[in-house]
Amino acid sequence: MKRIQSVALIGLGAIGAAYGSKLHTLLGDAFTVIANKERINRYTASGLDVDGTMFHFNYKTSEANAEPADLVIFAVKNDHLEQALTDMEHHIGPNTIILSLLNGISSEEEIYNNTRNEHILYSMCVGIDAVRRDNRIRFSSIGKICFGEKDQSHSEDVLAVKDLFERARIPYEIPEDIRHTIWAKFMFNVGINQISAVLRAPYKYFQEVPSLHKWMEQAMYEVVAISQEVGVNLTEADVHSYRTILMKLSPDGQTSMLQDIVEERKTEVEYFAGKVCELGRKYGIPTPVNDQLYQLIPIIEDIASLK
Ligand SMILES: NC(=O)C1=CN([C@@H]2O[C@H](COP(=O)(O)OP(=O)(O)OC[C@H]3O[C@@H](n4cnc5c(N)ncnc54)[C@H](OP(=O)(O)O)[C@@H]3O)[C@@H](O)[C@H]2O)C=CC1
Ligand SMILES: CC(C)(CO)C(=O)C(=O)O
Repeated sequence: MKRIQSVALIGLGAIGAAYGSKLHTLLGDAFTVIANKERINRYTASGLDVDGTMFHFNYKTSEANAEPADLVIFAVKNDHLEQALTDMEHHIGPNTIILSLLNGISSEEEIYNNTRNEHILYSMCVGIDAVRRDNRIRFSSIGKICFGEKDQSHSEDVLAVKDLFERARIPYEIPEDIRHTIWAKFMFNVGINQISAVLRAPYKYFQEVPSLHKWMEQAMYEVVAISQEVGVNLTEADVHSYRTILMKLSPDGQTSMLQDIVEERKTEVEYFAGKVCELGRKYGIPTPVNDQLYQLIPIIEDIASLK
């Protein structure tokens, strides 16, 4: 069996730092964070406080003439993926396994189109409610990373990542149909991330206010309808399964999109409502809730950029 000895990660934010801290504990300096000089200076000056423990990772710039890593992990926001791919060029070799922890349904394809690497596994993380403020990362649950091959095989790459996650004590799942799993998560993000961003609502309001919960599920059902057309076939059961996940998230926690709004960063709306509206038009499926969200969230971003 392939044994993963070195991992390079790009995107030391809420998600990257949460899972990166586990990989650093296992691998030490064989776990590398790739970043430009400005970011490295920032990380080196203050360290990363992950759940109360201070971490100093092994940092490398993208210019470094590095040996390709056994595993590369992308944990940036969707808008930063293109730059991250350029920065990771030297770290990806013909045998490097790639995982993308980005939300949405497009990052694996974007990575494949850029790298032509045949070792990309499909993946996402769920149940983690990570919040980043400056150099502090907090989460009530680390959730789990779901991953697998598109053809559902338990390939050598899948088994190598499974072995790594067991050694690093990273909770994981290898679902039967990873495409279905990724779409179900997309469905949840389309509902909760976007509506939390519009209302600046932490998880507790979704847990406690039935009318808000209903609006979230209306946005999610538009993804269910589209999924029937593309052959993913999400159902009401998938919508309901996310109720359990929602109830376990920290009441005061914020979705990654709400964190972007609070910090006045660009959001991932293009990859959520933008994608839903695009596919809705393509398949002739009405998407009224996402049409509104796709107008509202960019307006919120525009207003923030005036300050
Ligand atoms: N937060 C959560 O609970 C969850 C988030 N997700 C998804 O995971 C992905 C990441 O989200 P999250 O961790 O919250 O986002 P963050 O904004 O917290 O982290 C992204 C990090 O990437 C860094 N970055 C961007 N471009 C580069 C680059 N070229 N080189 C090095 N570093 C770079 C950013 O640095 P800088 O700040 O300096 O620009 C930032 O630290 C998103 O797709 C999100 O939807 C999925 C599940 C849960
Ligand atoms: C809603 C949540 C926390 C689910 O894991 C998420 O994916 C995000 O904040 O982007």
